[in-house]
Amino acid sequence: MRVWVAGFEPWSRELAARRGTSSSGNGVQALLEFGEREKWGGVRTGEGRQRGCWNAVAAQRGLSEHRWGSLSIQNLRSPTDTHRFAQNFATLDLVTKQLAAMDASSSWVMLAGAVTFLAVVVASLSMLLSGSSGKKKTKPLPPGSFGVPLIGQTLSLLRALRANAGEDWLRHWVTTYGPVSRLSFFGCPTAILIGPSGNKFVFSSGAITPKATESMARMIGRRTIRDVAGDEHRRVRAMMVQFLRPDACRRHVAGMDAEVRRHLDAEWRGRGTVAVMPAMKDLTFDVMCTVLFSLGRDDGENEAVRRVLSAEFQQLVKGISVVPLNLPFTSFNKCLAASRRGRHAVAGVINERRAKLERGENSAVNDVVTHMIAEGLPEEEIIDNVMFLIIAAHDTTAALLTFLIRYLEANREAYDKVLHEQEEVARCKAPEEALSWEDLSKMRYTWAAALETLRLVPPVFSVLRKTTDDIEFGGYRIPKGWQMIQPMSTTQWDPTIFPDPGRFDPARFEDTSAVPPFCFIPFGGGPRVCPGNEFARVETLVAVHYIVTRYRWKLNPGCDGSYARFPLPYPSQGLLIDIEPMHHRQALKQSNA
Ligand code: HEM
Repeated sequence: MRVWVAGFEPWSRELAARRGTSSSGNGVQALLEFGEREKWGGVRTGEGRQRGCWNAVAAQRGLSEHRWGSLSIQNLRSPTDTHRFAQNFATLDLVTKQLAAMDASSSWVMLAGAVTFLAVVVASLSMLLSGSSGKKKTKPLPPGSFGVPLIGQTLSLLRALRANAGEDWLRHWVTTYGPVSRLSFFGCPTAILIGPSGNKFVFSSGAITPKATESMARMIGRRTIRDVAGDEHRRVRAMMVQFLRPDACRRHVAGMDAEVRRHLDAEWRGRGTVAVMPAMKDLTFDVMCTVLFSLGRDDGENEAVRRVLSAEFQQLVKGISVVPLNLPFTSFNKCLAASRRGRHAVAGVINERRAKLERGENSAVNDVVTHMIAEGLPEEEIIDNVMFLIIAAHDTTAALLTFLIRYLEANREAYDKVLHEQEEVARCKAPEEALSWEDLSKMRYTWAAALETLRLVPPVFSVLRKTTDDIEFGGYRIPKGWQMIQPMSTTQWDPTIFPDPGRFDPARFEDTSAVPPFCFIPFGGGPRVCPGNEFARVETLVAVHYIVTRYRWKLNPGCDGSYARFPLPYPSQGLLIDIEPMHHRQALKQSNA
């Protein structure tokens, strides 16, 4: 029997050899590209998925593009396989064109597959329309539209996000379809839930679990904390929380303080203009390396690892929400290459830590990597989780710091209050004395300003989840296997919750207990709520203390202060500010007097 296997991918040849099939090089290669690690997952656990591919290919040859598009949301073999597979449909679309050139003489195998596939599809379609799993389903699907087959609303929403019009796009969508609606995003049927009750439902339902975009999963891995559930999730989360909970953060203050000072001395001192976002990314990256991974600065090897990781993650992060099209010269292809190099560097750190642990030169309490090794987490899982932590821990806080600097520049009253609060703290310190945990507790207004920034520009646009069972919400049925998104800013900009929502007003958060539940969700919620929120708070306060007490700043005239999402918010030109050292101003004041 002949099966279509891409000839030029070594792993495809391997797969072909295992199956005793011949290999024929053609465009299916792109279809099969699940990424370097995925190949082994595919061989070991994903036979159904691979078969799904063949069947799909066969079916494809007998169906029109439109039909194909509508099939993309149906089950192939199992919901999990289909879901992952569906992420590759954009790739399939390209492959479609090449399929036309395939050898028609051996298509009987494909046609047989097509018949099987069609039967599955017809069954799935009728299940989708009438209610799956044989259960009685009375509720309708949410209102909305799946848009153009395959593409759905993916391109239009991504385009809007990149033009900083994502919120408007969503507002329009919600006005049209209401707080519970459906669309198609990255080839998957997706329910959008807006508002506090939707947020509460998503955070508390046992039938909803996190999901990564296909591009994220292929770059970061499929065995992260986000991919595990139940006891396994609690176990991995506990390993991270060990280094993120308040008593741990208390120990991190001195390390963060040293990194912030070092950063300002190296990157800000003597400069007239600074690009804030790149600078804040460097800063939060360094804080994370020092505090969480113990990649100290006193060791040349550690310094080299830092540089590799920093460079690779700058590239990798660009691929989080792109269409996972792995063809030469696509941006996703570059991101995958960066991911491979990043993983290699992390694997090196794991080896070094494991050796030290065995020699008794390191202890599990030292850093999160050694802790995971000591807890017996398999190496691939450690790599995936470290990759995830790097993404989760540094770009988010960098976005918060960047936009806080922006809002303080534009809001004189808030700026004066923050400056006053920070100068009060500085007044009680010796010139080179590091901040303490107690100092941070005096920075209440500064943290309120940070929370207001998170309300206006949440770094994470939406938490992505999927249903693990059929669920009902707001009078609608959301079938098993659907994606769910809950864009944060739609709730956080709701004028009935936050009057005059576009105004920067830290007073809204001076008493956080006054904020109604599930209305302010920049850190997510429920059992998956961000465990790094205290870490982010401490890091933000330490950084703002030194920035505010050492520099004054204003937006560079060449910078308009706008921003776009990729998917994290990124200001145009990285937010260029002109800076002036505080002591310089004070000296000027004195000489003027
Ligand atoms: C301003 C900074 C940050 C923001 C806005 C943020 C936001 C988020 C959000 C929205 C989630 C998903 C929550 C959910 O699914 O309900 C999340 C998860 C997570 N974040 Fe953060 N985060 C920030 C900083 C950090 C930091 C500094 C760390 C680590 C040092 C971190 C580690 C994590 C981890 C490990 C998860 C996964 C939790 C799980 O699935 O159990 N985050 N974060």
